[in-house]
Amino acid sequence: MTLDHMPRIVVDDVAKHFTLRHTHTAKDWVVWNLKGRKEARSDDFVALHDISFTVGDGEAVALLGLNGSGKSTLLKLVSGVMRPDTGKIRVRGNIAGLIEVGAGFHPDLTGRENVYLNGAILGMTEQQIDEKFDEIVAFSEIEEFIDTEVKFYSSGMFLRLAFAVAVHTDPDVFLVDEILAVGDEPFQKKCLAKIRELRDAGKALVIVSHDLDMVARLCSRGILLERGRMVMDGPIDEAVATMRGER
Ligand SMILES: Nc1ncnc2c1ncn2[C@@H]1O[C@H](COP(=O)(O)OP(=O)(O)OP(=O)(O)O)[C@@H](O)[C@H]1O
Repeated sequence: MTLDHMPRIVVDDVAKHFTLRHTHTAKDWVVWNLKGRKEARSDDFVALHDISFTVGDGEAVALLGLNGSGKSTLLKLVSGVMRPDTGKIRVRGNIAGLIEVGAGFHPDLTGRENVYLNGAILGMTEQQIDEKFDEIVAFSEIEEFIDTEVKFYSSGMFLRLAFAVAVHTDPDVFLVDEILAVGDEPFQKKCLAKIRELRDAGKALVIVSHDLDMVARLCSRGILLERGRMVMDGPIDEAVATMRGER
């Protein structure tokens, strides 16, 4: 297989667990000691198991599922901010996107300084950021506030700048977690148009959203998670219908 035909994203038999530590009072602690420390003081919680799928160039895949089903955890594993306990994740090329808005922003720096900081985190050189700077700011439509410290930004302004930087990094893989919700409607439309543009340019997209109408329009494929297990990987219409309980 030539590199061009290899999947962009490979998720191979991945599992992730978390340790849930319970809060205990001093009395609980004494009782626990008196009882001979038999009960576990933390629970092992399996957030994802047996997850395998691939995503190719030009594919837009929606991760669907009820609250707590593991969508955001899976997206974080794909992005590399978290590592799986078992299994493998391989992503070729540059990754960008919006997973935790503002995660790469420093509150005491201005919008302008944060564009440089965030661009660098996403792998751009200073010269590349210089070249794209005006376009990024124009896309965000927050020119007036670009020299204001971002701690004074509203959540929508944060989103605008973070999205603008992310889409201007020329990513091969674009990941989006339920974030467009804080943008106003005109900006959401603009973001969706930009995401479509990336898809049509052959980028691989993975989108987490509860907005089934939006993902039905944007994605071709849906992966449905239920309590950390993949229960479906198929055409988006079927995945959305299953989510809606129509089949
Ligand atoms: N860092 C963590 N430590 C402990 N548990 C976690 C952690 N991150 C996620 N979880 C747990 O893993 C499960 C899956 O969470 P996740 O955020 O991936 O779900 P989700 O499908 O994105 O949910 P939602 O639709 O509500 O955003 C949840 O039960 C959550 O409490």
